[in-house]
Amino acid sequence: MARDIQLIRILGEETYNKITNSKVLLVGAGGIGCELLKDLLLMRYGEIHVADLDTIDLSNLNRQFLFRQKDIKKSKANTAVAAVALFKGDTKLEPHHGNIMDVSQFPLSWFRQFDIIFNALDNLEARVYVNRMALFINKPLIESGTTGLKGQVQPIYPYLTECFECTAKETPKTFPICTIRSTPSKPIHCITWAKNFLFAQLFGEESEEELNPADLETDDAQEIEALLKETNELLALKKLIKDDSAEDFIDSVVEKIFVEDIVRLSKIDTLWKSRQKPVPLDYGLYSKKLKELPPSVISDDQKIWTTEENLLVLVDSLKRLQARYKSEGVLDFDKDDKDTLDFVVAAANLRSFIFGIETKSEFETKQIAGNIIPAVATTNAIMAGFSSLQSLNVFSDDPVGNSRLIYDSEYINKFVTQCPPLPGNPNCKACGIQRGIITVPSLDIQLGEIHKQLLKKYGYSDDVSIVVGNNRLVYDYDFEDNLTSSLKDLTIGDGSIFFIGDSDDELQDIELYLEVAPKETEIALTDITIKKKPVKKEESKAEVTIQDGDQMEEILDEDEILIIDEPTEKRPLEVEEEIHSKRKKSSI
Ligand SMILES: Nc1ncnc2c1ncn2[C@@H]1O[C@H](COP(=O)(O)OP(=O)(O)OP(=O)(O)O)[C@@H](O)[C@H]1O
Ligand SMILES: [Zn+2]
Repeated sequence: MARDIQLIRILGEETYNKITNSKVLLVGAGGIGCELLKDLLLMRYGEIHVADLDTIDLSNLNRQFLFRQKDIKKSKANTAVAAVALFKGDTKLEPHHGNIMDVSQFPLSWFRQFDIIFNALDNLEARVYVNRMALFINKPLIESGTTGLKGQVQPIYPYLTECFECTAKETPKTFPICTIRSTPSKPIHCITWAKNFLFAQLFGEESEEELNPADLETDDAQEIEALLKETNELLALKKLIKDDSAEDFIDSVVEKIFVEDIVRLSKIDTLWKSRQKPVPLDYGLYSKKLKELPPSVISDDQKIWTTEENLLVLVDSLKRLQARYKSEGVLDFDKDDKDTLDFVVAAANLRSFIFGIETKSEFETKQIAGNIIPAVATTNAIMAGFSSLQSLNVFSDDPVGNSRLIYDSEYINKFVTQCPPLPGNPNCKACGIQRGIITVPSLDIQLGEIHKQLLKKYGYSDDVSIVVGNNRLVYDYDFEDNLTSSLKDLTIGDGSIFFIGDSDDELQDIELYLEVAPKETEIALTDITIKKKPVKKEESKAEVTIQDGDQMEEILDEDEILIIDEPTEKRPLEVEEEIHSKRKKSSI
């Protein structure tokens, strides 16, 4: 094909052949994923598997260009693969509709078939999961992500470069509870209150725990008393949801939340010395006007609603939510669930009105409540392009040496910057320890068998601890009860993760993935070298620790290695920028 002649000219015959013989996995067929699928196809990858758990939504169509109006509600993975059929050439394509973290659909053995994994995901949990899978099977992972105009591509070569978890990721901003519960001053405070407190208390799971006054983050005895009373009354209200008529329920909620609680708060003088006192809602006055309002206001998401309109939406959404709660039980807030969104918008706006804060349209509140930064199609396209280009290095003589982390930003003259991948963080909980696989013939194997093999193969002493999944201790020196139980009886299944720790601290900790392979006759453990002291865990991978200011400049200029000595903390922006500007010498 004419196109391939061009490609061969650019890539060279050898690389081209390697690409056409490679099988890759693309996780996520959303904004970046659609772009990346097109890029990988045009690069002529031999086989591409596309996994995505979601179906197409109207809001995806502006940037996920493989989808059309007629595809709404269809599987993203299946539709994306069908959409590229016309230009797929000889590439074999396989869609998978499912959650990449579902072990039964995607066991580790399934991941092993791929030469490269591409992440085009939108959440930390799935990214961390795929990162771990890549570490277990030691395959390159090209990670990418965008937020508005910002984006990054990170090629990860397990144990040779930083992995996805080597640096802490930014977590959503939180606010002190007393700001949210007593003294809001910004729209976001009221939105957070409506979504995380009021909605969760009324329609969410009932909490077993008593509210601890220390959690309220205030020393004011009067405020603590008011907030405790507020919570207890809300719990009493929640109990009535199922029995009360809609009218009674709505009246009780509005009276309590927007009148009584506010009256109580406004009486705590210490809170209002330098702040404007809240004014309780005149429910009687506004409720009289409700009948005169056109119900169509509920669907106008661009308009800033008046107080009466907010009350109308609140009353209407409470009705809908109460009916749903009666039939479905516990409800979760979802920005795309109109009933829950209406409630949060109206409740937040009424609270804002009471506290003299600016109110927001439903459209704006949706962005804030859903932590949405509008996606930019161009950023996705650029990052997908870099992600596919970075994958070319896998076929080079020096994949790590040739790889680059790519960032783009809004900074003038720094639209796109690059730097070599950094070495792994020795304290990283993902790649700072060794990983392997335990293959067992069946789940009827006793835990004792695995314990025996561990000691034999890796040289641990009896003083070893075995923890499964999240902190479930199944064996240690003083706890041998489970050794004669089968994995099945211990509810340990395919895909369970074993954490093996040496209680004497003589040997490194390791993590092993349990794989059931019925054909095997014996328990098999991956060959991994478990280093002994005096190589301290921290020293085993670190080469340099330091740096700030001039020292960093020197190091960066010399050999471009940087290891931060506080690895669990996010790198400060200035340092991040410093690295990038130093390395910008070769910026694109
Ligand atoms: N655990 C997972 N398994 C498989 N696919 C996943 C998983 N988590 C997220 N995804 C997919 O990753 C893709 C990320 O794409 P993108 O960031 O464009 O998000 P989106 O959900 O399409 O858009 P938006 O969040 O803006 O509505 C989505 O299609 C999503 O379904
Ligand atoms: Zn790591």
